[in-house]
Amino acid sequence: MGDYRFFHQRQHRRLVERALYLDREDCHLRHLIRGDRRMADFSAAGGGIFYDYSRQRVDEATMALLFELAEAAAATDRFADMAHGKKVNVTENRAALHMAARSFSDHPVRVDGHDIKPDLKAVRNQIKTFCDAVHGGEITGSTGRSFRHVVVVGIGGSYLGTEFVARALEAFADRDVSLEFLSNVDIHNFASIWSRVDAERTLWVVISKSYTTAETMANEDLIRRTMQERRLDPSKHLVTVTSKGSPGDGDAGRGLASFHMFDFIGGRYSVTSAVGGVPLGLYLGYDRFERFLKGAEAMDRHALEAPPEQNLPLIAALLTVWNTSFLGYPQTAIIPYASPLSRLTPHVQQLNMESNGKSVDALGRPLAQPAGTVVFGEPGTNAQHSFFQLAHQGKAFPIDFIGVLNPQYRMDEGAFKGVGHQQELWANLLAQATALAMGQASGDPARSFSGNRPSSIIVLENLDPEDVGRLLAFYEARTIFEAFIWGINPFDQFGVELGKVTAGVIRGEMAARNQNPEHDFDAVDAINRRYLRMIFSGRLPG
Ligand SMILES: O=P(O)(O)OC[C@H]1O[C@H](O)[C@H](O)[C@@H](O)[C@@H]1O
Repeated sequence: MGDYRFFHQRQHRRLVERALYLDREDCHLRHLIRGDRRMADFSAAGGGIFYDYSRQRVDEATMALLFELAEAAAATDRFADMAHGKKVNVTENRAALHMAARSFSDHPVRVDGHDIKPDLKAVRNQIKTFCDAVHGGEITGSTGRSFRHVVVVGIGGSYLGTEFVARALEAFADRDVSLEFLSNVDIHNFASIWSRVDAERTLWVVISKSYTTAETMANEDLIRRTMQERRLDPSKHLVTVTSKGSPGDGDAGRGLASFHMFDFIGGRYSVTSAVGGVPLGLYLGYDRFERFLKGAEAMDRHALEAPPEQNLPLIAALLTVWNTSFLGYPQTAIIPYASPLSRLTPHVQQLNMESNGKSVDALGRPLAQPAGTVVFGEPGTNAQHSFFQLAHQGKAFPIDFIGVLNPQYRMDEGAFKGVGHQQELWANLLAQATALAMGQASGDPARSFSGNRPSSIIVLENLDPEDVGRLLAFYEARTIFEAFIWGINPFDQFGVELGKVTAGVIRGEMAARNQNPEHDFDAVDAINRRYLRMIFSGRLPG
């Protein structure tokens, strides 16, 4: 194993000095972005995406230092190690091979001597055959009627990526199949879906790598009971996507089929595996799912092969580290000017924050400061009319703007104020990035804008299945590069465990009270005891 030290001392010291230097008034963005070459020098294209970072608070010397940092951290070597099956998830002794799930080459990738590529291909073929049979009406529900509704039952990585892609590609959903997501254990989630679907024509796709996740198990149980009450055989209305050997594996009476996901693909990196494949294949058609995979594969190749100075996810990762650890911005926003991308941010929230929200390096040594950044966002222009006041005049945060050149729908937009809708959208995107960077002086303090607020623009040519795959793989690779530069392991998530264990104690107290009305919640602290009394009485105290 290599050296996972957080921030190689020499680069670290020089970057701290550089950050102080860039705080000077003559390094304000309004000066940095002056000049015809700024955009040419601070942008790159690759993997089918254009990435413009000309409005980030960097100059050439800073970028040179950042590339040195990436080299000192051996970020690209570690990325290649990951692609070749090395067990980069050091705390769990696992490989991280989500990229193999969308690799169409015959090049073998071995884990413990076993080539995993044929296993992944076999699952893709199984998905294709199943989707074709559902669309062709050969596989039906228990009353013989074809499926019209697909409901994903899963949470976290077994849900968010698929929801992002499904919403992004809704314009392509022509298979007469609706797609819903039952993630939360909140009864409102189930009840509202149940009220919308025709149970006889509904296929539940239960997705859980572990098949022990409390929310998913509770929902699966509720589905089985509710379907039985409707005199429908649940096993004819359900498939599972899960790990080999999990409690949900095998079609032994549990459902129509089981599709495997593998322990070398983490939940938040799993949308290009069967996790996304089964629901997206049913919703969009398998061919479109494969186009999405090919877009992701193109970005993977770019991330693996492009030199650092041209490597989009690596540059973006260096800018995250720069903004977070040197300029001190604790948050970052993602603002897509394309409403089909409205669920990108929730997906990247899990992908990035669950991967990189860490306080120790990959060898367990405390970091000088916690890693990770708070990700939030909404589509533009909606975001402008909600929280952009703070972006312009409150606490500054870096922004990824995302623009699409050709929208999914072509229609006569007319010309309101001389422009069509798509042009109006772009006018707003460009205006926001400009205003945030430049600012504006005013004699009235309430009306003055300090500017110097960094942003990048990611441009997609279209919003086809391939483009969505590219964007997904860009954010995955960026997240992993960030982690390798910070020296952390992005593939474990022990931070989510304590809450689950604590919920188990509280659940136990509730179950005890359900059994025995005299039980008074002795196993919990005084605050939680008061809440439990409130919940069981249904009344506010006092
Ligand atoms: O797929 P599952 O085993 O049901 O896990 C679902 C999710 O739950 C956990 O709490 C993890 O934090 C996530 O990384 C995971 O994606």
